[in-house]
Amino acid sequence: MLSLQNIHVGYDRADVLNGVTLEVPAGQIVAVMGHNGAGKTTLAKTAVGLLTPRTGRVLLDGEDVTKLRPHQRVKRGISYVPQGQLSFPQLTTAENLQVVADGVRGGGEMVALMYERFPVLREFAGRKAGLLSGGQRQQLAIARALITGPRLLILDEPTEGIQPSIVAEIERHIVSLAADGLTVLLVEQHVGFALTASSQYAVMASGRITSHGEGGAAATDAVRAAMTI
Ligand SMILES: Nc1ncnc2c1ncn2[C@@H]1O[C@H](COP(=O)(O)OP(=O)(O)OP(=O)(O)O)[C@@H](O)[C@H]1O
Repeated sequence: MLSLQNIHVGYDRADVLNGVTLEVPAGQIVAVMGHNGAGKTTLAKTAVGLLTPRTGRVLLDGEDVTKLRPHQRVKRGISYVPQGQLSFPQLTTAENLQVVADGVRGGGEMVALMYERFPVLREFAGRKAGLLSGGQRQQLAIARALITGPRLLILDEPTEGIQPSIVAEIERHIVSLAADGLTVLLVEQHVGFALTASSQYAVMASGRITSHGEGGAAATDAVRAAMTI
């Protein structure tokens, strides 16, 4: 579904990604791991269209979307949950969902679906997002991204700052979304979580993919070894 081909991209003169190629097949969860500064977020931003590669191509279902702006990619079915459980802290959970739903055809129905999928959001619908726990705010951020009806969801470190007991809950949601047909690109530092959830993985270091293979717990040793290099 998503194909990143030989991507070279950076923020100023120097490239941060140095020839990254990654395939995200339809219906799968692909985890991209690596230490701080490896280039994971840069990869996600390039997939979403927040960064335009100096060379290389981004394909979505075979269509070259390299030059398309983020809102054009959203229309083609990509949605992005940036790092940090972003939402409007002064608005309630319900208002945060409604703000997105207002701009989407059938948005009201989507909000109802989100309350079904994430019961905690219904429970705290009237609470300001700034007062939610990290795990609740992450579910809100994912729900906001889902309201646009994406086919491909890109998640940047959904477990960051979330207590370990809640990580499994986030993982269940992601796996359940994929079981319902969503394709997921999961950027993650939490190796255990990323591998359990994913069908394929890639490890990045210094702007390159240094290791890749099938996901699942069996890949843990290979990933940990790749991450020590
Ligand atoms: N806005 C920016 N301007 C300039 N350089 C940046 C910018 N954002 C990131 N970088 C640099 O690009 C490199 C890769 O950063 P990136 O955020 O993609 O890594 P990451 O693997 O996502 O790390 P983390 O896990 O800490 O988020 C780093 O050296 C970082 O300093």
